[in-house]
Amino acid sequence: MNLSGKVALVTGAAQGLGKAFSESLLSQGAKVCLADVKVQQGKTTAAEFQKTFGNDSAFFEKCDVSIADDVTNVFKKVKSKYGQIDILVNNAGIANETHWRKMVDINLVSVIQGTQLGIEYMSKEYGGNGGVIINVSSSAGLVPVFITPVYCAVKFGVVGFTRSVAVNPRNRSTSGIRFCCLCPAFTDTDIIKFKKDSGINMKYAPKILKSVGINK
Ligand SMILES: NC(=O)C1=CN([C@@H]2O[C@H](COP(=O)(O)OP(=O)(O)OC[C@H]3O[C@@H](n4cnc5c(N)ncnc54)[C@H](O)[C@@H]3O)[C@@H](O)[C@H]2O)C=CC1
Ligand SMILES: CCCCCC(=O)CC\C=C/C=C/C=C/[C@@H](O)[C@@H](O)CCCC(=O)O
Repeated sequence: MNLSGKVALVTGAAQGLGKAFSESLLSQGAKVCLADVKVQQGKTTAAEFQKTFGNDSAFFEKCDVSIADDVTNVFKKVKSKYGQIDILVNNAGIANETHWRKMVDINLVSVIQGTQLGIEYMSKEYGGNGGVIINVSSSAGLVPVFITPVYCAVKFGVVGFTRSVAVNPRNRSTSGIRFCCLCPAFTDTDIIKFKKDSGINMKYAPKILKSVGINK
């Protein structure tokens, strides 16, 4: 696919799936804003991409998606630097059942805010070019996972929210935006390292991972 002339905003882009999505977009010609709360990792990733794809191809912006003003600011920054937004990937996420309110904010509330801002910036109705908004849920947004009930709940929420926005007749007819929800299965990134304070039952987590071929 040729994405030259297109501009993407990817949250949680410093590492893992967000980094991989960004690299794929860049390799197809898009410019990408890498938004993440991890400053050092984000800067390192941006420098790596600038070296490969050109200095103006990517930039890092610090953004904690659980802080509403940070999310608003990152949209403004992308618009002022690249002039438009065509592709939005609401990807940032954590798996932590202990700090579950924070997880709800990061994994669900920020996806809702990001999608609403995406519509504001991208909809043809408001002077944008249309495009695509991709919300990253999980296979755990489709099936129950007893070791992570809150993670499961928010990922089900991302599926329900995205599907509802996508079938809104107004969005379908006039926005020019496609709304997609990704539900990846286990992928070997930091999120499945299950830190000690994550509240995820370590007795079962490795067994579930092993059952899908990941040996941790
Ligand atoms: N790895 C897996 O097995 C699967 C992951 N997912 C989802 O994919 C998305 C990406 O996760 P991974 O790349 O796997 O994990 P990861 O832990 O490698 O990456 C998550 C990224 O999100 C960032 N992030 C966390 N909190 C943030 C915040 N408050 N503000 C901004 N950025 C923040 C992190 O700094 C990190 O760069 C998440 O939404 C996750 O739930 C979905 C299904 C499977
Ligand atoms: C568990 C949360 C980790 C965060 C990363 C993810 O989003 C990955 C979750 C993706 C899919 C999870 C599926 C879990 C299924 C289990 O409940 C269980 O059904 C798997 C057991 C398989 C078996 O017994 O053979």
